[in-house]
Amino acid sequence: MLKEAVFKSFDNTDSLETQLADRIARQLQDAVDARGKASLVVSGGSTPLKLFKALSNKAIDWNEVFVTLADERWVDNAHKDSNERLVRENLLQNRAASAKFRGLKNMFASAEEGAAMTSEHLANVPRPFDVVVLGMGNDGHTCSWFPCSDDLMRALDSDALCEAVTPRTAPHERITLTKKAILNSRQIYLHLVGEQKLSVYRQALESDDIKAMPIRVVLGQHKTPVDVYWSA
Ligand SMILES: O=C(O)[C@H](O)[C@@H](O)[C@H](O)[C@H](O)COP(=O)(O)O
Repeated sequence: MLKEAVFKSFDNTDSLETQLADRIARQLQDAVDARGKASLVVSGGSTPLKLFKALSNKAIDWNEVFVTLADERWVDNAHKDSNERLVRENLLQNRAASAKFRGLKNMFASAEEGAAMTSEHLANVPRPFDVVVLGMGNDGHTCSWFPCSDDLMRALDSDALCEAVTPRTAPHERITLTKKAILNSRQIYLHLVGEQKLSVYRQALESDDIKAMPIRVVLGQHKTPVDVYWSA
């Protein structure tokens, strides 16, 4: 049984997004005030869309904030499944338009070939990351750490910032931040919406088998604070 993380429960997504956006904005501005710059790692998927919009209107020094992704599908940036497209269209808008975005996809034909260049491209993003926002799939994946995928352990054991992975259970070759990169953060948020995600989260707490549910890598460690924000 894993120790339960800080768990914040909301009646609706609007109040979750309002509070989480406030908290993230405050942490980013505090980081800029303390160190001159800040870093924010966000996830793709459908859950964070309204959070992105709320954050984009926050009055902070966005021009000192580096934004990158927890993972990316190796598709063209205009593709409907591109996380970069999602972030450009929803987060890097309004006041956040001046943030320094570092995408994970580059011109190489495959993530396998492009991963080393992506790691270099991320080198000047401030670390430890100030804020990381993760999602979770109903199979217990986070980032592109998919259960039982052939290259899961590479993403979890690597010393690099990112690794290429080819999920068997989801479309597209992907690039993902590694365990080492994600856990080198000041604050991780796990953003979950709906009853199904809640029951997957509870199931994740019941064992420490990371291959079956890689989200346990994040939930089962004590180095980096993890706050779960859940709404019905
Ligand atoms: O690009 C991705 O697919 C992600 O970064 C992934 O880890 C996501 O956070 C979960 O799959 C949850 O996705 P939903 O928010 O769509 O449920």
